[in-house]
Order: sequence, then C-alpha cells, then structure tokens
Amino acid sequence: MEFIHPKSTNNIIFINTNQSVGMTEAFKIERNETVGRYAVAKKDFKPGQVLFEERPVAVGPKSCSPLLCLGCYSRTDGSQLCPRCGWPVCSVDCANDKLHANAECRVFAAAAVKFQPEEDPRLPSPQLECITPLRVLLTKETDPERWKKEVSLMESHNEERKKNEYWKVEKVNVVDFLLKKCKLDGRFNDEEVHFVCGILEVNSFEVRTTYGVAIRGLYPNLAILSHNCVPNTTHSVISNENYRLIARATVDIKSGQEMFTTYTHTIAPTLTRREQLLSSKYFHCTCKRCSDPTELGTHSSSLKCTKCDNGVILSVSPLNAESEWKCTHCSFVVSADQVTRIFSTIQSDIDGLETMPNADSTIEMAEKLLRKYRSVLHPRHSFNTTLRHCLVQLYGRVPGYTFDDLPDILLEHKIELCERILEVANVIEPGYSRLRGLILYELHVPMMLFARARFEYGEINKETFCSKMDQVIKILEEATNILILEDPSTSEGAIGLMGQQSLEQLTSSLAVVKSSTD
Ligand SMILES: C[S@@+](CC[C@H](N)C(=O)[O-])C[C@H]1O[C@@H](n2cnc3c(N)ncnc32)[C@H](O)[C@@H]1O
Repeated sequence: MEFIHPKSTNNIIFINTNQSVGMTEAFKIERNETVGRYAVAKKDFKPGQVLFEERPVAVGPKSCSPLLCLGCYSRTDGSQLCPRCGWPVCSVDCANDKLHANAECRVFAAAAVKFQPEEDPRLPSPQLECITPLRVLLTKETDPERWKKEVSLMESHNEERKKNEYWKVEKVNVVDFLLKKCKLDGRFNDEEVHFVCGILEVNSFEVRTTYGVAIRGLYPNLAILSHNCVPNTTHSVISNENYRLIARATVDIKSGQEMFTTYTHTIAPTLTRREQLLSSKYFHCTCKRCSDPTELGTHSSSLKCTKCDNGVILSVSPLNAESEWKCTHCSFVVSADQVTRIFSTIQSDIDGLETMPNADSTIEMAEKLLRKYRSVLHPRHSFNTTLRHCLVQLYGRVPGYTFDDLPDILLEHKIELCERILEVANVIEPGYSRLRGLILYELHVPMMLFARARFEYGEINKETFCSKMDQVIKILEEATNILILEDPSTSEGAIGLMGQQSLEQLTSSLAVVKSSTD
C-alpha cells in the first residue's frame, strides 16, 4: 500500500478518566446555533483558580509529524523498532509503554503490518498519521461509556472537511490503512475513522512532552470551550503524569459567564488568526477583538501611513478579509491584497528567526527586522511584539549579551521591550496568563540591575532606590504567582520556582538596606 505525502498542515489547537463531560463542577454546557456546545461557569472563579482537571482520551503524534518514538515521542531515525510490532520506539521501556503496547502495537502485531523505513525521518511521516486516530478509535471498545458521552458528541466538521483535498489523503493514509491493511474493518467503518480524524483536527490541543516535543491530546472538557481571541482561561499539561490537564481562570469569571480558551496564537494579527481558525476549525471568528479595527486599542494589525506622518492604516471592515484599509488621517487607501502581501513578506522574515540559534546573531537579526519595518508597522503591531518576545528571551542569556555584559543602555532597552509587550499582553492575555508571567519575570531583572547601578553610581538616593526595588519586588511577585502554578518540570514552572527564591532574597536584602543608616 502506497502512502500519500500530504502538505504540511498545522491544525492543532496549539488514558481514561472517570470524569465525563457535563459532570464538571466548573461549567454547564449550553448550546446555540453558531458555536454548538459551549461552557458557562456554574460559580465565580478568581484569577489562577483551577476550573477543572482531566485526563486525555488519547495523546499521540500530530498530523504531519516527523518520525517519533511511539512511547516517549522523542525524535527518532526509525532504526530502533518495537520487538513485538516492528514500529519505531527508542527503548525497551518505550516499547512497553502502555499507551503504545495496549493500542497500535497489538493492532500492528496481529495484522503483521510492519513500519517501512522513511527516506528522511525529519520530514512528515505519513505512516504516523494513523496513530492518534487509532488510539481514539480504540476507546470505543475499551471505554464505551466515555466514547458515547464525550467523544461521539464532538464536532468533526466532516461535511466541510470532505470538500478539502486532504480528505482523499486521509482516506488512503488513515482510513484504508487501518480498515484494510490493519484488518480493522470488522471493528470500525469508514465513517468512524474519518470522524475521529475530524474530531482530532477540530478538538485536539497541542501538548509538549517532557523533552519539549509537540504532540496532540484530546481533552473532552477543554474541547467544549469556545474560542475567543482574548481567552479568560489557560491550561497546563503535566506530561510526566500521563498528560493530566489543569485548566485555570486567568481573570475573574463570574457565575453565568462563558469560559473561553484560544485555538490560535493570541499574538498573531487578526488576518492571520481568522485565516487559521477558518482553515483548521471551520468558523469565522467574530469576537470583539477581531471585530475592532484597532484590536482593542493594541493596534496589533495596524500599519503606519506612508503618505502622511500622523495616520494609522486600519481595515475598514476587519470581519471581511477582502475589505480595503484606510488611513485614519489622510485619504490613503490600501487594498486587502497589498496588506496580505506586506504581512506575508514580514512573516517570512520573522519565520527565518525560528531556525536561528540562541546566539548574538539572532539578536542582531531581530533588531534589524524591528528597524527594517519601523516605518511600515504600528509600534505595537503583532510582528513587533513577536520580535520583542524573541529579543527579551535572548538579552541577558546569550554569550556576549549576558547580564554581566549588558551596558546600562541595553538594560534600559530590555526594560522597554518588556514594557511594550506588556502593553499588548495586558489586553490580549490579561491576568494570570503564561505570557504575562514570563514577560514580568524578564522585566524584573534589568529593572533591578539598572536601579542598583544608579544607586552605586550615586545617581539616585536611598529612598528612590528603595522605591524602585519595591516596584521590582511587586513585579517579581506577580510573575511568580502566575508561573508557580505551572508544572515544575516545564521551563515556565522552573522559572516560577526560581522566582520564589529570588523574591525571598530580594525582600530580605532590601529590608537590610532600608534599616541601614546612611
Ligand atoms: C473544540 S470545538 C468546541 C465545542 C463545539 N462547540 C461542540 O459543540 O462540540 C470547536 C468548534 O466549536 C465551534 N466554535 C468554537 N468557538 C467558536 C467561535 N468563537 N465562533 C464560532 N464557532 C466556534 C466551531 O464549530 C469549532 O470548530
């Protein structure tokens, strides 16, 4: 049987449990014509408070995944194979991992379907396309209750998906492969296999393994939440606890209010977010942020007018991707096509940064891009926020730009980069969001070093220094309160723990300074 190599898609939003949908204490499920089912809070929640915890129906490789071990999902070249089924794993432990051994391993071994070596294991492996759908399908037999109450109710959008080119690829790589080659046609049918592929595309969320590899997980409670480009919840997945998920409120959620998550990158501009939501989740987002030409005053999509100095170019009708864009000050008009071209040129420049190492050359390139598009993009445009986000993680860390190397001017620069990101993050991911937690943490170090230097040079007096340090402590406290809620095995969780220690040290050394006589 010949597999079809699909074009790469990114349709991710980003083990059984006894807890079924509708049983959560946090929300009740309501329904309307536009979104289908959605979640309404049953009581009040505070920022950071847990809404619900759940175990996934299944986790496994994403669509278009490169070759991965089917036990721990580490990258592999396919040279090590499971002794029972002959599919890629990286160790005996991984071959014996329950998720593999009780699922596809049994199916492949019974049908004697062997894995065929891939020419280039770094490219998407069509053979892995069937793994996560198969794991979900098998729950129909292993946990029929959960299948009936949770999985079978999920939205697949198969009527729309049927019209896509990819439907035919899915028929060959997943449906025919599982039913014919793996001899599952007595247990499942065409419609069921396409259904699980559909619900995975529409409902699964990206999950990171302990080693940082991106896979996907199907979480029925989380999947009830509608999308909003300003979410009021966040979630973390604990990879070394069988991918248990914890969903939390990021802001106050009152009883009767809808709970929202995000299915896309919040930093992206409206055109990009809406395009991604339409192509992979099959709906037109009409949230407040998408409907507002200024993106709630963040100007994440706005361009600078090149004809007059004072104007900002905004979409006349942001819910219509064909709408023209106009200057707020002069009569200059730009077509939707022109804006799309400008955005894709800048986006591909930024994408180039992703493949660069964490080194001084990446700092220089990101700074160059900020300068290059200064006359085109609004200062708070999404692309600028993305570049600043990249820079704040490098300043203070990479050789040549460690905190010991940074002159005061670069400390001030890092402070400004963080403050600019926060102006946007406070609106698009308010409250207890990872984005805010991380940027607040990045902000506290240069603020502290800058204040210390000013004090040591005698440029500020003790009182001003103490008030600046009080500010630093407040910022670090907020960062820590957010990040300490993350799994300690993740980088965010580790920063939360470091933040806690620094907070104690800073508070006690500031107390010493405050009590000292001049
Ligand atoms: C993960 S599911 C959410 C649960 C779904 N509403 C259900 O009934 O099963 C994602 C789907 O819900 C709908 N949806 C979610 N958020 C939406 C929104 N903001 N506007 C319109 N439809 C939305 C879309 O059909 C989308 O493909």
